[in-house]
Amino acid sequence: MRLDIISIFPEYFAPLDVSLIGKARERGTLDVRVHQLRDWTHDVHKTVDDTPYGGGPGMVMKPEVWGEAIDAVIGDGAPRLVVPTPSGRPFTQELAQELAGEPWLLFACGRYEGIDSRVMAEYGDRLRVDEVSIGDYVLAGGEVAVLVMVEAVGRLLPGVLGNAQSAVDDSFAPGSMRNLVEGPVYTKPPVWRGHEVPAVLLSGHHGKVARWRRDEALRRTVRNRPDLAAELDPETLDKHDRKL
Ligand SMILES: COC(=O)COc1cccc(COC(=O)c2cn[nH]c2)c1
Repeated sequence: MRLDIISIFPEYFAPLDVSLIGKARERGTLDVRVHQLRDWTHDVHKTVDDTPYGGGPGMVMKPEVWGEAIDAVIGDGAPRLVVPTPSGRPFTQELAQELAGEPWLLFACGRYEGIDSRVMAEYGDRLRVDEVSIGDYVLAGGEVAVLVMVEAVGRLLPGVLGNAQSAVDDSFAPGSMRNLVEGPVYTKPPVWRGHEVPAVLLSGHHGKVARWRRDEALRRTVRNRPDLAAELDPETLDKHDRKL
């Protein structure tokens, strides 16, 4: 997968040189290219923003600079354009899976009050454009949101996660974990400061372990995420609920 990021703070993406993503880049699974938006300005101050039409506080990012930057980065290619914004569609594990299937992603990091909307309109008929929110809060810019999405997507790419199985068991993963969060996890020692690991996990009985894990996932989902629990089909909920 090729991954381009355009930002006025390219240094935000230094973390992509380490850990899972760093290794994927070394292996060539991921080709990450970070671009400084100001490289496409033509004034001495490298201006990327201006006052908003219609008045109001803050500044808006200029369409000309973004247009030149995106044109330069994509050439005659057609990556999927992802723009983090508080007003976007929710970023979910499902969307992460979808993006992990794309050959080329281009992330545009907005700052200030946002990017002039004509930029998204301009590329809308040529590229798939997704305005995406990572949560209902406002950041100073899109960079941190891109780090979140790149990590969520990158770990789903083949060969990036040590054990492909763990992606299947992820919270929210499609299939058996859909609308469920994961339950508690344990490792050695069997007793720590008087806290014992649940006996079923030491039983070696895989069927019972699987059942216990599902019950715990459901218990935690009902407790922490009633919004997701409401989506569970009643049959699943009912079967487990009697134990909660
Ligand atoms: C069309 O999109 C834009 O103009 C994007 O502009 C901005 C402006 C300010 C901040 C951000 C960063 O995104 C978030 O704050 C965000 C994303 N998810 N949850 C919070 C982006």
